[in-house]
Amino acid sequence: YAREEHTLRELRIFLREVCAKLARNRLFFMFTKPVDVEEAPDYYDIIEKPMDLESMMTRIDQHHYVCAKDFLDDIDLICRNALEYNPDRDQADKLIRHRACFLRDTAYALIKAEMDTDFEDRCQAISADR
Ligand SMILES: O=C(C1CCC1)N1C[C@@H]2C[C@H]3C[C@@H](O)[C@@H](O)[C@]2(C1)O3
Repeated sequence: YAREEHTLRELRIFLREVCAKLARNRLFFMFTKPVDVEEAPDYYDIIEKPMDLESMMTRIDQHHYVCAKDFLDDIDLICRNALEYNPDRDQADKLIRHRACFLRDTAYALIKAEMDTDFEDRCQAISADR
């Protein structure tokens, strides 16, 4: 229905703003683009479902996300991938893991602060209906 399409258009506008805000934060630079296989040759053997913020921006435009929970599932994926590929006790891995958790917590906090729960409920109802 037109009403549902209007709701989903509003969701996409909101998610683009959240995604852009995260990608602008210099603390999250390491999550903005796919991992460079030249830098980490085994990355795509170890990580089954790579994800990054630029790819998420593309997925918004492809109408991949029908509710904020779908978007946060991909944020969780970015975080999980980082924790799995960078598990060591050295400072570099520890920094990556800390930033990954900070990205996840920041995304959840942004959406909780900026999104009406009834709007998300309406989006999830559309999602269930499709
Ligand atoms: O996991 C990641 C990104 C950080 C969060 C996503 N990478 C895997 C490589 C290991 C480590 C050092 C560099 O080799 C650099 O290429 C990466 C990128 O960081």
